[in-house]
Amino acid sequence: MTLEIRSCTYAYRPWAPPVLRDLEYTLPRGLTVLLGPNGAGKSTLLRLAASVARPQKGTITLDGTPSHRRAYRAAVAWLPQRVIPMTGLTAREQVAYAGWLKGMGKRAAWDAAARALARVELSEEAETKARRLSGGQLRRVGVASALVHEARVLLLDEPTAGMDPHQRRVFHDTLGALTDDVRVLLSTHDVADLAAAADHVTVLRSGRVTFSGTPAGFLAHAPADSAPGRVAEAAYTALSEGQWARG
Ligand SMILES: Nc1ncnc2c1ncn2[C@@H]1O[C@H](COP(=O)(O)OP(=O)(O)OP(=O)(O)O)[C@@H](O)[C@H]1O
Repeated sequence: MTLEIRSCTYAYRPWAPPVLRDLEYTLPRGLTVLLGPNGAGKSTLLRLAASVARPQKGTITLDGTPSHRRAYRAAVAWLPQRVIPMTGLTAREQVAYAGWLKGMGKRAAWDAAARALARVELSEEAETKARRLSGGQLRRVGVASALVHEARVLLLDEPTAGMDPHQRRVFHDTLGALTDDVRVLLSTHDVADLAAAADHVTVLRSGRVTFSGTPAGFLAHAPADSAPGRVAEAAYTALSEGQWARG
């Protein structure tokens, strides 16, 4: 299974400069961590790959199926940067609704929602109204919504933002338990935490991919005199602010 972004250009307004310009990217196998400074275009890239926005130019395909097709949308799951609690719905109803939107039957979505909430340790809050949940709990409802229909590609926008350390561990375990054929693209600012656990690291700056490779290749960009324990951060700084900066 291959998610390919070919020569994609995207601007939020016709008169605004493109956030992504002629982007070429193939999502690698396993877990890819997407790094980059604020405004680099990470959320935009995830929104395009999730088919919630369409590029003005270029193509996005999954095994050749274009991103505007129903089959493409059914195969990918997206966790937005901001999870909106749906008025009147409980946590379980919100997750089940996400499954239904992806084409699951009502009964299957309802059952899958309970399992997805259990994976993020929210079973006890399943019947709580989503708008009464804390920020971190709502984030976990978002993760459950992304997991509910067993997508083949997970696009996760800062999934651990606002989670406490225990919940971050639960989340990482959940990712670790995914089957090998699921590809995950996960944006984060948590450089040290995730760069080491990932199969791949991609760094975006000003809408351009400045690095895409293994964690070892990523860490090799850190200056030799980097303080132990800060190597990932130093590598990130070199790749996002250093010689790659667009003039
Ligand atoms: N809805 C929008 N309308 C207009 N411009 C937008 C919109 N969303 C994002 N942008 C602009 O697009 C650029 C890329 O934003 P994006 O959110 O993709 O970056 P990011 O790498 O995810 O940043 P962050 O790390 O802060 O979440 C920024 O310049 C931002 O101001």
